[in-house]
This record gives sequence, structure tokens and C-alpha cells, in this order.
Amino acid sequence: MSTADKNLSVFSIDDLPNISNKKFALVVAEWNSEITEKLYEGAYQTLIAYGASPDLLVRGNVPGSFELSVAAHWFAQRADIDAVIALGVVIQGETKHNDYINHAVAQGITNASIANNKPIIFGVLTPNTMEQAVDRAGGVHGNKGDEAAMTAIKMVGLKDKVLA
Ligand SMILES: Nc1c(NC[C@H](O)[C@H](O)[C@H](O)CO)[nH]c(=O)[nH]c1=O
Ligand SMILES: CC(=O)[C@@H](O)COP(=O)(O)O
Repeated sequence: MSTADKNLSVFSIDDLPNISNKKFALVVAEWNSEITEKLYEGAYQTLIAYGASPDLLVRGNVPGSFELSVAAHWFAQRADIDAVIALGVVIQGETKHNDYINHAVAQGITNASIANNKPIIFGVLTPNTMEQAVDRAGGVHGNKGDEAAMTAIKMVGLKDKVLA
């Protein structure tokens, strides 16, 4: 199923956890900031809408998506952080650079999440064009930031259940 078949801002809200005392870190890449800021706004507003406390949301900026992994790792090492949301937009260029970034970030975030025993959410768009990015940052296909935030909410809830 592609994003075209599933709106990123439409999700089940059954059995969501109480996140009023959960602390979330949002790490945002500065590359393509006109899009990443929309992802951040979507993620932030979704967290608030489903019960997060504004004073328990922290943000960190990184130069580009390649730096998301290590910054997410730093936040995940903090005992007070329950989940990290990594937000970026890696647009295909003339070379294979985007492939290297995308694979590195996907693997890096996975490794950091497992190493720190905490959810680190891959909220990174990997579009071929800016138009595809716009469509997924509050456009016709919803907002990847919304999806990333809801994924973080559900994962902290699952962790509490599984490791209770
Ligand atoms: N081209 C994009 C980049 N490139 C920068 C890298 O992410 C990284 O900051 C640099 O290689 C230094 O380590 N980053 C994005 O987030 N999006 C792009 O489209
Ligand atoms: C993903 C990138 O770093 C990309 O924007 C670089 O563009 P190019 O592959 O044309 O150098």
C-alpha cells in the first residue's frame, strides 16, 4: 500500500495511553525547513491533541537528516525522555546522495531505538520531488508528522503494557 492509498493523518485512536506525564523529544532537520516545520507542527499538535503536556515536549534541531540518528540517540539516552520523534525530508537529487542518507538514517534510528530501549520514530519523508513532499506534509496525503506523533503515542503505550 502506498501513501496515496492511506492518508498519513488518518489513524485508529482506540485504546490510546494517557500521555499527560510522558516526555517526548522532537528532533527536526533544517534541510527543507519549509517542509520539516510543517512536519513538526503536525507532530506537535497531534501530541497535544491526544493528551501530551506542552511543558513535557522538547525540541532539538539538526543541520540535515543524516544527523537525526545521533541527535535522537542523545535524547533517548536521557532518563526523562519516553520517546523521540525524528523529522526530516530527504529529496532525491542528481546523485545517489539521498539513498545513502535515507539508508543511514533508517538504520541509525533503528539502532538507537533498540540500544536505548525507547521508541524513536522515523518521521522522515524520502520523496522524489518537492511536490511529493508537500503532499505528505499537510497536503493531499496528510501529514507525516501526524503519523509520527501517533506512532510515538502508541509505542509508549505498548512499552508500558509489555514491560509493566
Ligand atoms: N540533501 C539533503 C540533505 N543533505 C544534508 C545531509 O543530511 C547532511 O546534513 C550532510 O550530508 C552533512 O552530514 N539533508 C536533508 O535532510 N535533506 C536533503 O534533501
Ligand atoms: C539528498 C541530497 O543530499 C541531495 O539534495 C543532494 O543533491 P545531489 O544528489 O543533486 O547532489
